Amino acid sequence: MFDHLMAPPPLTDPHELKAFVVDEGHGVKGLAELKIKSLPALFIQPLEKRLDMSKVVPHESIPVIDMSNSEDPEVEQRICDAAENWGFFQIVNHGVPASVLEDVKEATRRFFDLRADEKKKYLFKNSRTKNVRLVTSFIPEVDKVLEWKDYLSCFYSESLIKRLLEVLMKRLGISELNETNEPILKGSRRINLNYYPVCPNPELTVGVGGHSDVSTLTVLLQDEIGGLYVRKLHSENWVHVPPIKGCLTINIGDALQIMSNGRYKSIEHQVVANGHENRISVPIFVNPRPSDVIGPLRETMRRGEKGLYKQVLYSDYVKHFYRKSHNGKDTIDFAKA
Ligand SMILES: O=C(O)CCC(=O)C(=O)O
Ligand SMILES: [Fe+2]
Repeated sequence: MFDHLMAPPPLTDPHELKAFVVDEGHGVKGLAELKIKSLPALFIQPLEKRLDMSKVVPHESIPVIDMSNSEDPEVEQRICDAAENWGFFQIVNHGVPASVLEDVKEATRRFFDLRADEKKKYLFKNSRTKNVRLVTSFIPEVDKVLEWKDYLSCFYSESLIKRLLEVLMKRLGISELNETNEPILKGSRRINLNYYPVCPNPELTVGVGGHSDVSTLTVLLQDEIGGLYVRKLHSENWVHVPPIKGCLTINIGDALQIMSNGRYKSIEHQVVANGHENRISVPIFVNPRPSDVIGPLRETMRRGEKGLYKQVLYSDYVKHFYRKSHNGKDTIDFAKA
């Protein structure tokens, strides 16, 4: 909540506004709570960065897979088909208790409900452990126009992730996770707590601009509000990922697209801003370790298949992602052979 003993923030000067939002712990949540009537120019995205609603295909949706019997070859087949054809799917009966998922969402709300001077302690410049950081937009130092989102990012750690990777590897001809391939697939994990406050002009901005994740896999928990859109493979159209109670959304990231030599798809996705409700989401990014060199896995190359990607140091790949604002699917060009 904005402390009324303090002077109100200047909404007209973009530098002071950015300082209020980005550097003082208020975030876009603090700005939204001032009940501003219109969106400051700092957040107004060029048309091509906003979601074109005429491109949303409302009758389509990503697969929902019941994991209650994850050993069933039919379930395995659905997971791999979804990874090849959609790059995105939701899972139910995944074994993570609903109460745990509710607790995570509640903890996210509690964190963002802290006062700005408390949250400020988690800004990168103040954070005692550099493993935790509070950020507004994506990379506020680089983004010319800010995205309408605050997030707390923490490195973390999962039998569910291991099982999904085992299934996906099997189709690529890798029969087991071992000491060599397991750390490359899932050696480092990061969890983000995302907060998207009510926005005065949601149609003028984005919560998260179009991008693909740099992860191997992402496991996403979202609340009941909705707003995540996924690009349909080989198309200009977008599909909404509806919130389903108890569901986790899984998506393939660039690292797995590269390691599977393009067989599994890291799909572009974006989040719209919302004019009526606050939204939270909690993605866990399962990643290679920064020191890993990734490229198409030998076993994944079918006979005579050409490698579409070169070997890249994963930390270089991630650095490349964080050097620029969200810009669709172009990060992966960095690894093209
Ligand atoms: O909020 C969401 O639903 C997705 C967020 C996202 O795509 C990301 O943090 O990479
Ligand atoms: Fe993402």
